[in-house]
Amino acid sequence: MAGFFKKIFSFGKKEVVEERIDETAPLPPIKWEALDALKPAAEQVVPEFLKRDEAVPEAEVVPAPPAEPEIQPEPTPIEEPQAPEPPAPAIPAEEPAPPEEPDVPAVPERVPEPAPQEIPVPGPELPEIVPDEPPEPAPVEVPAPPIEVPPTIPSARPPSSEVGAGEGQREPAKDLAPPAAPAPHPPLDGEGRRGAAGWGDSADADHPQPRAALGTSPIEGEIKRTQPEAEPASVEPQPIIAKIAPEPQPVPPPEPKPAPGKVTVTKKVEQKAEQQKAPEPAPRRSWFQRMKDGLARSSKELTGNIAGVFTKRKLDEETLQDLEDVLIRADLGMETALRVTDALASSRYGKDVSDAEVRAIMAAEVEKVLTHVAMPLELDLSHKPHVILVVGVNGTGKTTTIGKLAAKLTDGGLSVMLAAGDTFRAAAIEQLKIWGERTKSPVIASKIGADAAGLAYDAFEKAKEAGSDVLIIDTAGRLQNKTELMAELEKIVRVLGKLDPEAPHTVLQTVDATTGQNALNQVEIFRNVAGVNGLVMTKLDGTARGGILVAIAAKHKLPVYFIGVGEQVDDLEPFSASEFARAIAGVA
Ligand SMILES: Nc1nc2c(ncn2[C@@H]2O[C@H](COP(=O)(O)OP(=O)(O)OP(=O)(O)O)[C@@H](O)[C@H]2O)c(=O)[nH]1
Repeated sequence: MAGFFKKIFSFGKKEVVEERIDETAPLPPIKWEALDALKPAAEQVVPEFLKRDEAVPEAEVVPAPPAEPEIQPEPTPIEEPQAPEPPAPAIPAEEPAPPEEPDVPAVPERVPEPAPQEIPVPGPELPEIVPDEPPEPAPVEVPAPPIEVPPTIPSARPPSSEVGAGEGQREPAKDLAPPAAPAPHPPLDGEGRRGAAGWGDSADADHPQPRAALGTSPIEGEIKRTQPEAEPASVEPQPIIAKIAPEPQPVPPPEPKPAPGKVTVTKKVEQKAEQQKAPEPAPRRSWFQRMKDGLARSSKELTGNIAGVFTKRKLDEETLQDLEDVLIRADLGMETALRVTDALASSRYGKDVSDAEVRAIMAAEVEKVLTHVAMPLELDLSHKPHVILVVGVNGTGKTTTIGKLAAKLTDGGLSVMLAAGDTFRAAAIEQLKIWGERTKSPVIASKIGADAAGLAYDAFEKAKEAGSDVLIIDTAGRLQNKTELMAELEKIVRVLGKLDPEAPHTVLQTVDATTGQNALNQVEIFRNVAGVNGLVMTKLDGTARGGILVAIAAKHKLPVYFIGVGEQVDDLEPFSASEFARAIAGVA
């Protein structure tokens, strides 16, 4: 009894305490009227509670409408232990105690505690709080989602102050309740409010059955996850809240995570089918346009300088000298520069001259210089094969030019064989093999460091045997050891002549336009050693020194068969004097 009074006192209800104190000996009957007066909403709650306990739990346990859980008042912390309660039928059997039953000490203590700190800790703390009650069943202690909720328990929720708006907002159990007030409490609607008001225990006194049953009986058999509304989990920390989440239907297997990329969000997230857009072929530019683009840098600098000379100026000696300097700096060469200034002076001296007029005259004079060298490559197919020896300084574009040329020939129906005569560089051999695969041309190669002349000879024989139309021989271009290089090239020419006195029938030199004036010397060297009889000007794209081609043409008067304006297979174009002249002069 003393303990009972103490509990009542701690419960904080002064009136009740006084009444109990008077009954020190036999317990007087409880004044229900007074108790009822203390619980304003008790009438509303009790009937529901009774229904739950008595009637068939099935119907009442049916999950409430979705909105119900939110509307319902938050349950007191005491309700948590109720979650594991045994099935409804067992409850009345276990709790035959009279309404006055003072054996329920935990109820008065916990109910009046509105503070979140007093909310009993779920699971493991229950045994300490209510030692006289049987230990909590395992499911209750495990906070994991699988914990089941007794169907008879309404969807009571803890006070809003104790429970966050969402599940994830719940505070940990340690903050919610001290270990001293976990007494089981029947899950009554609106109980949370009553508890806050201090009259929740009176309701329990009227209906002690559920209270006792909840605190003692196991609940495994009754708890169903499919009835989340009945769950008092709101009182519990996060794990319990997870139980409340309605999950009446089996969760379908999760959709496979979309692969990286775009997804479409409609009814669900769907992987957006990657539209394999076939790469649109770039519009084929005309040759002139491509050459013009390639010579843009050369042209831009040249025409800009010309415009700077002839801005509102009459043509006089000074302007002619300035123009001559501009043309020479553009690598056109002294000869071509003088041709242009002479032509301009003869027709426009003393007159106002625009830069456009100057550029037109320049284009005409440059074309005159180039016309003599702009020749198509002719192959004498009476030679089987027609042998083309390709020479030039390393890196000027020999191998690339061979590949481009082989493509043109094979596209034209000719059979081509390639010989990897640059036996000093493995990369050069491999590069030629790649071109051979692309053009379906057999490649004759040897070990690194093998004699280049011997390879050329073998290739020539094989080409003869194969009946190839054209044999193209790559060579090294090491100017570092000029003597050795020259000796090698001379030897190659010599051995080829053993099989055909006229071979090689064409000796092409690749000239890198970016080298500027050095190209003039390179042509001089290879012309003398290897008998160069034709040029391919490479890398005219992206250089401002394209004018060197004019200087080379004017000095050496060697045929220029092709110009290279890119690294792709079709970036090798026959040389056109007119187009080149107009392009470099900036004349449309
Ligand atoms: N932009 C541009 N690059 C080119 C052109 N011709 C060749 N090249 C590039 O120039 C580089 C050298 O070309 P190669 O064909 O290897 O020159 P090579 O004379 O055979 O050089 P070695 O094998 O060292 O003797 C490569 O990266 C080519 O792609 C061209 O017309 N324009």
